[in-house]
Amino acid sequence: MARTQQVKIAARIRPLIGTEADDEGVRCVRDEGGHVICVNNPRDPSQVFRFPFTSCYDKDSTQDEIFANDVEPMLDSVYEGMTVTIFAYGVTSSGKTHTMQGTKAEPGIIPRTVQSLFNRKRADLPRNASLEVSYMEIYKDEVYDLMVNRDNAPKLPVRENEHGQVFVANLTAIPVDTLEEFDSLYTGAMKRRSVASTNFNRASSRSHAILTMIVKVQDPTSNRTLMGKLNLVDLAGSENNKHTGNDASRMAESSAINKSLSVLGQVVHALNQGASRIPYRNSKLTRLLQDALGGSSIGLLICNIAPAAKFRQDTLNTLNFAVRTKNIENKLVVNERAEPPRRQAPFTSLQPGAPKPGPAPRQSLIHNPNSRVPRPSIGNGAGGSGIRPPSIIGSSSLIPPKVGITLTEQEIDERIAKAVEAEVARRLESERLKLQAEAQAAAEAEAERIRIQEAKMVEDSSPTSDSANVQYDIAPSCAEGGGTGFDSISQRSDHFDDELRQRLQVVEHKLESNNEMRILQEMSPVSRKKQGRAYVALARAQSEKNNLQLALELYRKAEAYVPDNIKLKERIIEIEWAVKNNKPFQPSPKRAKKKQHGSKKSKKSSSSSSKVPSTSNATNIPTASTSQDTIGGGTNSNVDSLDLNFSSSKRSFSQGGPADDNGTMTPRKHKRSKLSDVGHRQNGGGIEEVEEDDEEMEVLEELQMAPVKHR
Ligand SMILES: Nc1ncnc2c1ncn2[C@@H]1O[C@H](COP(=O)(O)OP(=O)(O)OP(=O)(O)O)[C@@H](O)[C@H]1O
Repeated sequence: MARTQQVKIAARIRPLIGTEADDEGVRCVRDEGGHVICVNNPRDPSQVFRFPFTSCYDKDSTQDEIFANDVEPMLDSVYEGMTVTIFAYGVTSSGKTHTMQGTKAEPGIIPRTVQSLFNRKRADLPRNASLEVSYMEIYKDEVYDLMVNRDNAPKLPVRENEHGQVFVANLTAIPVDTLEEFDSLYTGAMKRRSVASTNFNRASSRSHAILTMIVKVQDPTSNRTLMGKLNLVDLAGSENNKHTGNDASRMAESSAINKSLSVLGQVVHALNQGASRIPYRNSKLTRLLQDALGGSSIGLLICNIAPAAKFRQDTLNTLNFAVRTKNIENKLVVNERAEPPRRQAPFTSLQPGAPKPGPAPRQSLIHNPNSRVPRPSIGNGAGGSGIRPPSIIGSSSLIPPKVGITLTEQEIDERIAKAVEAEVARRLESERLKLQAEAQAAAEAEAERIRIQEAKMVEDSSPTSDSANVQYDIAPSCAEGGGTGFDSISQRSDHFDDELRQRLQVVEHKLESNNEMRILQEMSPVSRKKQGRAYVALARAQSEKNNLQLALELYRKAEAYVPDNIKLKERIIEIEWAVKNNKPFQPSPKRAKKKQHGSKKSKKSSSSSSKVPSTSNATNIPTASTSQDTIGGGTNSNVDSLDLNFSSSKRSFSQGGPADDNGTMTPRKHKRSKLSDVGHRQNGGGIEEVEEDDEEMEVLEELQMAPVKHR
């Protein structure tokens, strides 16, 4: 049976750079439970969030430490035929490239790993290991081969064969025999990666880069070939375009980066929800990382953290993502064949006993003059160093051999895409029907059981008997005063036995998550925002009743629809903290609605207001204002004050009344009240209401959905 293993998480804090000030708001500590990263709440430094991980590295840590502790122990598995994926994640300039690639003076994980693989190869001569390298980047959601000259490099298609294995067609894999050969190839490839200068990083990676080492180990005694793979992924960093100073072209890159990272977040969310449809296909990045997230790969996620205060919210988002990722379990598989090795794509895994791969790539793919197959001399003079010609990675097993019909690459792609879409739709539908049938059968069985029980009770009971007065309670809807509209079967009766109730809950949960994920995929960005707001309003209603667990669930649901809403993430972290520490939580008062004043507030002033730091709303906050407080608050009220068409969840809030009945709430100033009275105007001693659609505009800005590209 396949061994399962959770994705390992390491966190690394980089040193402060340039003029960054140290407020010691991010620390790496060790307690009896292990390593913990502690982060001060940016809006209330007295509140500390703790994130436990497998390993944490502070700003003084060395490249060697992280390699020796976390990476090297995984390399044995590659030689045992497994797939290992290591990826660096974090906001722009947090040190991902430094960790993965490093510098000449401080080489990072990639050079150290390759060196170690060669050392093992030498030490394992009897088993005749061979190494191949491929290197690609995903730039604006297109895959490019970094091993070939970029001038006329085509976009490479991502395909899936009939075994569900994802691969990049026509990607070159170059056999390497020595470290020098690798260095030569890698140096050339690195220069081809898309890099540009931004406000935060002089050499900011504008693409996700994936270096794959394929290790084939032939065991002459057993006549088996083990196919290990190591994927080293340097992700591009998430960026807040308000701060990066990006021009139009950088913005386009940035939106592609943010979108793919947002899909990565959705994939992790869906895996955690146990959804039966995981949105891997929504970006090339997640398609290619499929094996590492919920697949058959051993995974290590390195969270890179920039310690300066200006990155504090990004740090919390990164760590929050990491906490969710560590719950993902992969089913490890040894990739082996009982025949001489053939080329295999990165990110694919051959299941033991799986049918043999399809026919070898067609001649036209290998010799296509347009496919930029490097000659032995490619790679910055690598040919001169005796590097063998590369192989083309990719399986054409989906393509039936055709006699007498010539199809163009595009036609082949279209046919494959259609076939795959149809297959996916078919599988989804059959899964949906299966789940529906399971739920129905369970409900019918339960109804029958209750009917028999009732009949028996009627039979057995006297008119005064207690059992004759049994009532079947209908559990209240999940979110009172709004409700999600989902009264689960298992909630509807108290008379299910525990086992059946549990099974029903699992089935219902699957159905619900599956439906939600599917609905989410089909929604327009505007509808997603609306749905997100609806959940936020329900969540707020629950948090006001101190149903924090339920509020948390609803906020998390909202997050699936607006995964990039930073304020929402903050709210989730705060409530998680309150739930975990059994503390009360008091949401901030809703912001006063605004009344029209002839001219609308300019968009500029609206967006500048959203840059203003916000205050905390935790109940244990001292009432003295911090410097941030005096600038303005509103983050939380912004999250919660989304106007909804849910009459049941609409509530009236006292205008500008910041303190609650118990006086525990920090006096807060809505940010716009400080912005030269842009939003609130004094009128006869009171704050006037301003036009609502103006607020709606601000809310839309604040929801900050990553722009969705329509192709
Ligand atoms: N551990 C470290 N020690 C010393 N310098 C570091 C460390 N981590 C990062 N740096 C420096 O910080 C700067 C930003 O790092 P890097 O380019 O690796 O960030 P990144 O996360 O890859 O950014 P982007 O997403 O924009 O590509 C670089 O100048 C790098 O040399």
